[in-house]
Amino acid sequence: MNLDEIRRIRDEADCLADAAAVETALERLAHEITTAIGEANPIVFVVMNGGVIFSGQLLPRLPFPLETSYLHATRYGDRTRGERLHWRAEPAQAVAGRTVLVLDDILDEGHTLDAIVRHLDENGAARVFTAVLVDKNHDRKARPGMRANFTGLDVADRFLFGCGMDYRGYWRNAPGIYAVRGL
Ligand SMILES: O=P(O)(O)OC[C@H]1O[C@H](OP(=O)(O)OP(=O)(O)O)[C@H](O)[C@@H]1O
Ligand SMILES: Nc1nc2[nH]cnc2c(=O)[nH]1
Repeated sequence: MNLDEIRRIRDEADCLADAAAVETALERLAHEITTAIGEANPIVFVVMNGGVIFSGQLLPRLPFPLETSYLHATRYGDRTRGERLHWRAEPAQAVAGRTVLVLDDILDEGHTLDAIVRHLDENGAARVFTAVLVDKNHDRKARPGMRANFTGLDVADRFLFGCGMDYRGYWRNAPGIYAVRGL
């Protein structure tokens, strides 16, 4: 990978939400989630890799007992278009009868979250809630009008990086939501 190109992508990107806007969204999400499932003894699944930054920032804001785990389903890899979903790690923790919260960075077309929710339902979860940091505005959702139960920010239909989202494997660490110039 050409690091000059990677640096140029960051320098030329459009900032759609800065770190302060992300913090504000996280505070609101934490409040909404606490109200909804604060008494439910949930198990929280982080969707690797993209969900890791979002989860790392959100979980310490949730002031109630919860268990954490992870799963890995991917359909983009290093590409900017989604393909068939691959399970790299199915949930290892039993979910039967449990309230489950799934945390991911983005709901784009929604195929990833749809498959994850289906998998958890099939394994007997009592209730499955989803939370995403960003939802992309377009009409290509897996189901018309599809939304997560909790959404941090609604953003333009661009190719995004930052806060867990990568550009060719890089810039998950960028502290806001950025759109690649021209994409
Ligand atoms: O709503 P969709 O169109 O299905 O896309 C959303 C998914 O795409 C990204 O994952 P990716 O496949 O890039 O895997 P990664 O997080 O491991 O990079 C992101 O983290 C979501 O999980
Ligand atoms: N990095 C990144 N991953 C995605 N997965 C689905 N949409 C996106 C996006 O805009 N950026």
